[in-house]
Amino acid sequence: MVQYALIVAGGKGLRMGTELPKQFLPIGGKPVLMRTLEAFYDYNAEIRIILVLPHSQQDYWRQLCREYCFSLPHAIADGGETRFHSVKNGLALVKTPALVGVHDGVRPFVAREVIARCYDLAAGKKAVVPVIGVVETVRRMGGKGSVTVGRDDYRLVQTPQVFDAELLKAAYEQPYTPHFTDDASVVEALGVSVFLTPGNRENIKITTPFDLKIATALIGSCSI
Ligand SMILES: Nc1ccn([C@@H]2O[C@H](COP(=O)(O)OP(=O)(O)OP(=O)(O)O)[C@@H](O)[C@H]2O)c(=O)n1
Ligand SMILES: C[C@](O)(CO)[C@H](O)COP(=O)(O)O
Repeated sequence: MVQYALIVAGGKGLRMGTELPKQFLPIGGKPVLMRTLEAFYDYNAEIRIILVLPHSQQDYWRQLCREYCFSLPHAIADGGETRFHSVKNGLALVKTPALVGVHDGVRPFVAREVIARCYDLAAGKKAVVPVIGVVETVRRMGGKGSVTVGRDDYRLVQTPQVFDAELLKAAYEQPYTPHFTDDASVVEALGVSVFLTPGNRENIKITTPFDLKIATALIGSCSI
């Protein structure tokens, strides 16, 4: 089955607050986004990568690729108003039948085994999502105060979320709602269940300046 990786990097990075969009920030001397694309090529050199970037950043990205001699082949699609719209733009370049994994451009530390397991499982399950357990106590906030909830009832959701491409395209034909914070929620709105599989704890979404410190430490301490 043909495999696609749809790498979304069309956001504004408001929580990071840097002038240079966070996907271009260097960690260990190389832009975050290049590390993310490399993770997918390391898994499968035949994978078809579609990178979603704001139109205004695409020339800069090409310039960076020349500067870093970065030659992994990939197509580029325009970013949209929300993550949902960015994924939808990228999906327009996907030909079926195929498996398509949607991955945040700012998650460069995804483990090769996690990528492999998500694609392998998606061939049968059609919708696969990597998750990790919660290691802290969790409280639910309410109007009258807060209450501790059982952390074993919760999981933190990562990417890549891998789907049968026809299913994902059908899901993304639905009208946008703000509840669509990931691809699984879009597919579930069709009434289709998703299959959960373990992710890796290093697979952080680089969102804030603190995450950047963790990312720098991870580069220095492991071989991911
Ligand atoms: N319109 C959007 C919004 C988000 N994303 C992507 O979705 C991933 C997860 O989003 P997040 O980390 O929250 O990024 P931003 O939306 O850029 O961050 P912020 O909310 O702080 O502005 C990122 O790779 C981001 O680039 C996207 O492709 N298009
Ligand atoms: C898709 C995602 O990374 C799963 O954890 C996450 O929902 C994206 O976060 P955002 O801040 O809502 O873009």
